[in-house]
Amino acid sequence: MGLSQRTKYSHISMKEQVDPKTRGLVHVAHHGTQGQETLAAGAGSGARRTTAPEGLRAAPLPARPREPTMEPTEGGEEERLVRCPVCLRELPAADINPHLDSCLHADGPGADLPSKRPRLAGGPPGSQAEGQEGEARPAAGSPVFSHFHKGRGGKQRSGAAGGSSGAGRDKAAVQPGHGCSAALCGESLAQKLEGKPLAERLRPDTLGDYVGQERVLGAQTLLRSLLESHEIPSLILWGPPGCGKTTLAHIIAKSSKKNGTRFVTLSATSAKTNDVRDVISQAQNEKRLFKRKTILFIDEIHRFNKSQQDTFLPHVECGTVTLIGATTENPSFQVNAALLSRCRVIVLEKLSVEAMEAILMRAVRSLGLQVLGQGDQHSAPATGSSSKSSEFPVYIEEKALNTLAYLCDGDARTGLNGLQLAVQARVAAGKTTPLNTTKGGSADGILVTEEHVKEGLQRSHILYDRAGEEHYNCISALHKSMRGSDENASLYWLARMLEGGEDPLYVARRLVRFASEDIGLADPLALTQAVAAYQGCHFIGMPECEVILAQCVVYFARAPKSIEVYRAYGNVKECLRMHKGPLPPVPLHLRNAPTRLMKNLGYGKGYKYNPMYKEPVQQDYLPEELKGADFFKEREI
Ligand SMILES: Nc1ncnc2c1ncn2[C@@H]1O[C@H](COP(=O)(O)OP(=O)(O)OP(=O)(O)O)[C@@H](O)[C@H]1O
Ligand SMILES: [Zn+2]
Repeated sequence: MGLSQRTKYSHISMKEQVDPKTRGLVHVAHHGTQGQETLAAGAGSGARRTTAPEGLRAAPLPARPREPTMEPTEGGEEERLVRCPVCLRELPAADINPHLDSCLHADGPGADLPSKRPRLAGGPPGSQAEGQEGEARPAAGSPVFSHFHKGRGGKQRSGAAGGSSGAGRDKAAVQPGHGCSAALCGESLAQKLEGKPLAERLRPDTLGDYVGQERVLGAQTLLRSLLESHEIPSLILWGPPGCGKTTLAHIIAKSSKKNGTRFVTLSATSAKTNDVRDVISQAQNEKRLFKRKTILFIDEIHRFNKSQQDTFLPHVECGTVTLIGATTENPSFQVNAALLSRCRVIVLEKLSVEAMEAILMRAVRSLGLQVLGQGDQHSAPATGSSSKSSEFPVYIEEKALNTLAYLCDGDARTGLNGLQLAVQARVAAGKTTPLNTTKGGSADGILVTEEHVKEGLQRSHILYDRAGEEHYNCISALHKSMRGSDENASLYWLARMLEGGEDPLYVARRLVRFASEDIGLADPLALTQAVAAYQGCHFIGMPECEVILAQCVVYFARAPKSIEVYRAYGNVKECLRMHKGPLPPVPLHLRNAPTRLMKNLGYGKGYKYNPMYKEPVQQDYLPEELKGADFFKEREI
């Protein structure tokens, strides 16, 4: 996702992942750990505001001491540096043999996928990014939520392929410690909630835990059989934020490691052309010397410009690298056509409500929370906080989970982050509530309700893709609502765009157009309003300018409408388009005659200067052949 396109997150730069002279990450890979904390850092930029709590922000990259490339020795063999043919790292000649052994059996530099920082809002890239990817937005007004409650339901079928995360909410199965994901096993709730974002910790490792997307990954699908046979073609994974693109790449990485394939990742947001060249030349070495294949994962591939994409082309073509690109943007526009034709495009869908429920239930189990059904009673939370809140069990309303699954709009990261935030906040507050469950038990516990979950979600469910289709859909909906004089709908679509991080000037420009196209001479002041709104937005920017746009939008929704001029002008253009042969000359009497020659040619002859006449002047202004034409007559535009 995007979004100056989205600066959603900034992965560690390729230099740090694969720079042969930097050994830290290779070390991490050798020891089989994910190294994701260290991978998730990056320099912040353009911070505006955020709702991301401290705990959910990625830790800054710890300063890693660089190992010297030359050991301080007394001389001899060790002083000579040689370059490893696999990882291109320079090291003392005496070390090359043991190094080669380990290098060959390692997953390779940068083998692990970069971790992502939590995205608390599915908003457009770069819009209101905190640090490099905060994207958090201000708190939502509750009316927005109420709209989302109507008509729940999802098209997609749910369920994990492996059955470990069914959508059912079997309360009996939800016992602390049960179904605990390995990533979280053996930790206290407080530990589980701290540190790495839940979404990151619960990222599935196997297709069995990968929920939904049956259309492309179901039992009989081509992709699944290719994955099972470890025959990975070059792929472009296209889908909305948080639907599992990176996760799928991660799963492919895991499974392809088994047959020795290297997996290298690059983020198009931070990688430089040199990084790409490094990866390619390493891949060539691997292939030539050790017949090892390389899969190159490029996140946000649409962020590479077309010529950068061209760099891969020959290497994808000749099989040096297998490319897996992830993008939230329609690849037909954003990905180089030649590259596209060499990749299989996999369209991932927004996760359905049921799939989201399955993902959330897995998280609930991992956290050891207990689900409170509709029939279970609870009284108001006791006031005063308990200092030993960590000793109480944590309950979450079933309704809260439904709501969360619904509101996160198919974005699993938003859903999991929302859950984490809500639980974290409740545990921190430490307020307990007396509970009576349908099973007859009564106990004190910490309760997470629907309201808490909504707070946790903030506005993160407002999905808005500033560069993509949503951008055009929403502006079209705004235009049509104003045209239909529906001030409520007009304000709603305006808010959808602005809250989603739309550029206010883009909206303002559309208002200027609307003022003439749809209001026109019915209220000529509308144009002044629009231009003033544009300038106002230009002066003060978001968020202060939102009310300027709101005022203008409501003015326009309420204004009388006239397309008289718009239509007439359309008719004139049509007339010009339909004209056969040379266009008629400008009538001589309408021509100016600044020179004697022109006067002699008859220019301006017979022209009646209107102010000289008391009575209305009879005079033709149109060319002869159009005499009497009326463009203001209603016609199809
Ligand atoms: N299909 C899925 N099954 C289970 N968990 C999922 C699925 N999709 C996403 N998740 C969860 O959501 C988190 C974010 O997903 P992921 O990073 O794969 O999204 P993405 O499609 O790459 O999004 P983006 O476009 O924002 O990069 C994962 O860490 C994982 O916990
Ligand atoms: Zn090496």
